[in-house]
Amino acid sequence: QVCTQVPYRCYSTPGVGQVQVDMNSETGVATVRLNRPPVNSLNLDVLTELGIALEKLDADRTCRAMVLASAVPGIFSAGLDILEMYQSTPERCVAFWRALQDAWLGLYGSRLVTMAAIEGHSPAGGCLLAMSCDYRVMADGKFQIGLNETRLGIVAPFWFEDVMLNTIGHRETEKALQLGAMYSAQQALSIGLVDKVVPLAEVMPTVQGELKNWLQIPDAARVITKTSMRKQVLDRLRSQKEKDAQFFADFIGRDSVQRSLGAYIASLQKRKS
Ligand SMILES: CC/C=C\C/C=C\C/C=C\C/C=C/C(=O)SCCNC(=O)CCNC(=O)[C@H](O)C(C)(C)COP(=O)(O)OP(=O)(O)OC[C@H]1O[C@@H](n2cnc3c(N)ncnc32)[C@H](O)[C@@H]1OP(=O)(O)O
Repeated sequence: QVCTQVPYRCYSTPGVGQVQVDMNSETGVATVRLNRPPVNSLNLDVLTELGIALEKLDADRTCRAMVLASAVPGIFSAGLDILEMYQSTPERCVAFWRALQDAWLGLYGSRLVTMAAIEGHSPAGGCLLAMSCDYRVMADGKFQIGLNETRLGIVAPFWFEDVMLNTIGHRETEKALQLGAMYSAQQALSIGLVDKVVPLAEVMPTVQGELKNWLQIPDAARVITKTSMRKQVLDRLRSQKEKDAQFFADFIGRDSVQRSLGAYIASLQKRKS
């Protein structure tokens, strides 16, 4: 049970919020759990909640680190909610994209130590969130991670690509993006997409152990270093947010893209029958 005792502080109502934040003010570590069953797909509401939660944590001077995790067993996040992109309106698409941009700018640009506890599948937008953290621990076994956009007939935006380039380098990114590759935890480890692979039950303890190393470093020096490493990629999006949102809405509205998304949704449903 979360948020029942001192020193925990909740920023969301347990059982209600789609983004649950538990802040341990003794350790300075917040745990942010995505909570949108069945698969934590990221719709406008979740992305808005996530963006606000990240902003609040960044402003909380007692907070030094954040663990990004899931409250839904077997899933980290299924990525963007495809239904936000299928048969939507241009206005909704723009609002949705702005919320994604803001949540991502908040996460990738966070002054906190950020760690992803990947205890389930993590395709596309889920992989983006994980890659945007400083460190990734993934559960061994059947779960997969990767930017699979091309398999949906869509294209990973330039800032998804930039984050992947910074994580696994040019050659692996080129293959991963063209193929829309999904990797097992062991494969992800071998290309540097995740930093550690452990049995499911050990993901959280491993993250907590790793955090101790990171929190030994004085914050100011670490933050200056992180900012210097990430500034170029952040500025590239910051300088063209509106153009990027408009481009997304135009691209996603194309008939050919809508047909591809419709076919992909049907294939997801067919898998179940
Ligand atoms: C030049 C470029 C310029 C601009 C850019 C333009 C375009 C690019 C835009 C955006 C980038 C996109 C990023 C994304 O994140 S797209 C989303 C990609 N995600 C996926 O492909 C994941 C699909 N899902 C799965 O593979 C499985 O669901 C999963 C392995 C995650 C879990 O499997 P499980 O067996 O546990 O669950 P299911 O039974 O499959 O699913 C339950 C339920 O949920 C629905 N579902 C799944 N994923 C999504 C999703 N991402 N969005 C919405 N709904 C989703 C699934 O259909 C089931 O629904 P139902 O049948 O009604 O129960």
